[in-house]
Amino acid sequence: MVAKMPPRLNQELATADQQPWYQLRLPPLLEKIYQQDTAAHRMRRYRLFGAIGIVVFMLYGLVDRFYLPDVYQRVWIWRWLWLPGFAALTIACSFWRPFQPYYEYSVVLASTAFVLGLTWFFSISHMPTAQHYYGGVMLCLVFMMFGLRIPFRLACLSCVVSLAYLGWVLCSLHFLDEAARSLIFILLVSCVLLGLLGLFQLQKEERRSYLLALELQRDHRQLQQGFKYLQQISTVDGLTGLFNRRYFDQQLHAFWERRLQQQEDIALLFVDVDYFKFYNDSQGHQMGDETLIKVAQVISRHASARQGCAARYGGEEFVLLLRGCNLSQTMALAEQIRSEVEALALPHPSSGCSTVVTISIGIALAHASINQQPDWLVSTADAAVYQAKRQGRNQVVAMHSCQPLAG
Ligand SMILES: Nc1nc2c(ncn2[C@@H]2O[C@H](COP(=O)(O)OP(=O)(O)OP(=O)(O)O)[C@@H](O)[C@H]2O)c(=O)[nH]1
Repeated sequence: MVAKMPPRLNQELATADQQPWYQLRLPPLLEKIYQQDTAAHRMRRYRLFGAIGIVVFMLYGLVDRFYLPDVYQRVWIWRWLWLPGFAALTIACSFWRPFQPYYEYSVVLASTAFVLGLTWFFSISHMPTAQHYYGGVMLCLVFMMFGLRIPFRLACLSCVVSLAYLGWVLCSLHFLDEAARSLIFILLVSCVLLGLLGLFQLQKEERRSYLLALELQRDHRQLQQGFKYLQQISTVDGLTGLFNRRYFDQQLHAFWERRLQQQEDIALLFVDVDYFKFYNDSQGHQMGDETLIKVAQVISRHASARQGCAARYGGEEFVLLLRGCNLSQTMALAEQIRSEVEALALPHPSSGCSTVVTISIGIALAHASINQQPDWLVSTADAAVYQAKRQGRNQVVAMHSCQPLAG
């Protein structure tokens, strides 16, 4: 099966259903892929059925002396050596890579040789018992079509050649009257026609199943992509690319649970852009968006480095959830984020605390032993950022139960 479906293949897949009933081959690219994908399977079938066919053919040699008493000494070498040898050689060659592209032709050649060989056996006999060999010919033809399942076009060619030779042989058999000859010939023609019809149906069905499998694979891939997209838009903020509030809430609970199990501290940084309303008013909303993206990039970088979870909490507010950090490490990180945003030097002429865009950060730290709900972390970090704003903005404040912590 194809790993990724090229657009042309997709188009051909859509039109393949509308092919006329008598057309066996699929559209070009589909047919090529079908042949490639089924080559190994067909090769295995030819080998297995070929080996079984050889054994059965040789087995019938045991009755040659009863039905072809006048010529069985002439035919045994063909029955036991040349024809089986040729077929066995064909099977052996299938393991030789350079020969593999032509392997199908050699299978057809070998199976046709069996039909022609059998016909020749009873053509050289003068015994009326030889007429029973037409049954063997029919068996060979059926085996070729339903056992080996050779390609339909090659099967047609092989049948035409076989029927022509059979017709010629039947006409020259002295021990058969016209009625018997006609009956045998009609039986063989019917066997060929019904066999070819069945073979056509079989190969059509094989292609149809393959198409269905391809369609299923395509639909499955589309569903997976759709699911991935839905998953993404339900967890990621469209503007900044950070996680959204919903995802953050889930992660907060997950971090909280793990904190209890692994007895590790967790910290929450609440980041708020200073005087952002004024920034929007003076620089415009579009610039406001770009600034939010740049601030988010700074936070995201630090989140990735510490395997934290960074999210956009709302408007111009961001959160960064960290685990395994103590207070001084968290304060240092928050200070680094604050100074990196300041260093972006994004002009903010209407800011009340600086000439560039700045942020205020509130920190809440939950010790592994704390007996609170996860929301406590958010409300405490929120209170800390409020404190930072009151103290003049563009700074970091850490809090615990509404009391600023010593850094
Ligand atoms: N450009 C842009 N602006 C947004 C977006 N989301 C929210 N805002 C704006 O962010 C501003 C937030 O204003 P406030 O809540 O008053 O906060 P502030 O002006 O930063 O004041 P302080 O937080 O006290 O410094 C509002 O003007 C919102 O319109 C957004 O996605 N893009």
